[in-house]
Amino acid sequence: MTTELLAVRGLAKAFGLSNVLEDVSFSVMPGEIVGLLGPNGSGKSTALNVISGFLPRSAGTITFAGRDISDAPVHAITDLGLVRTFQLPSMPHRMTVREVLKAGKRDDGGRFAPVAYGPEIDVLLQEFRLAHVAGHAASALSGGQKKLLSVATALRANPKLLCLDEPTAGVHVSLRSDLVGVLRNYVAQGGACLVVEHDMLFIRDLCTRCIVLDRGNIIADCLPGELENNPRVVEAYLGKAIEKGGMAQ
Ligand SMILES: Nc1ncnc2c1ncn2[C@@H]1O[C@H](COP(=O)(O)OP(=O)(O)OP(=O)(O)O)[C@@H](O)[C@H]1O
Repeated sequence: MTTELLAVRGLAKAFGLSNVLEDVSFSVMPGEIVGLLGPNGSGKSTALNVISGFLPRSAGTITFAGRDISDAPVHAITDLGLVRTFQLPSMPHRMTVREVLKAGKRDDGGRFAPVAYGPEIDVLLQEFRLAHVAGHAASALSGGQKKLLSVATALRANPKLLCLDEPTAGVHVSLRSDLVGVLRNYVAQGGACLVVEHDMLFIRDLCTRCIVLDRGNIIADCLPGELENNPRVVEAYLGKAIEKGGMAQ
């Protein structure tokens, strides 16, 4: 029997009197690419923030790679192999794109180290169409390029679980199918992915399973192709029919 890579049980998060996550339970198995979907404000980023240790939980437990990480600090969670990106990545001024990628490396012990391991920098620069800006200050990239660099850097860390927060936002549509290919390749080599995203075409192409949040609760856990026939999902998206890519906000 395969063991869960990530297991979230009864997760709750409140900001003051506002219950943003109420009772959230789900798992990610090795080799899965799970989409975490839902309308704006449904709690997707908050869930990622709590799972990755950037916010404390109010209740519930989180287990990753067989370890209880419910109260673990970010660096310990990262060292276990759970690496995440952000909705609005910020990049350093005094590092080039190549240097940022170089710094993102983990060695076998799980510690970050600028050593050769996992995908090569030049391969990533090509795959993410960043080769022509490899020598530029990372802070000078466009918003979409920063997003791509953040995903490439996270991949370079060779994580067991890659958590992505809206990886296609700001990224040109022509690059989205490339991104699907890169992420599938990473998962085929032993990774797993949890991805918050609004672009339904991207989700359909990429994900093996989808979890839908609405007002802090899971309302669906199904195959991507089952979303548009799920009445609770359709209702959560303001009752609109889910057309091609139409569930995006
Ligand atoms: N630090 C915070 N303090 C107070 N409220 C917060 C905080 N962070 C998030 N929230 C609230 O939690 C709710 C869920 O926010 P969250 O960013 O998780 O939603 P989301 O599903 O990721 O939305 P979107 O798709 O728009 O990015 C929102 O109402 C938001 O205002």
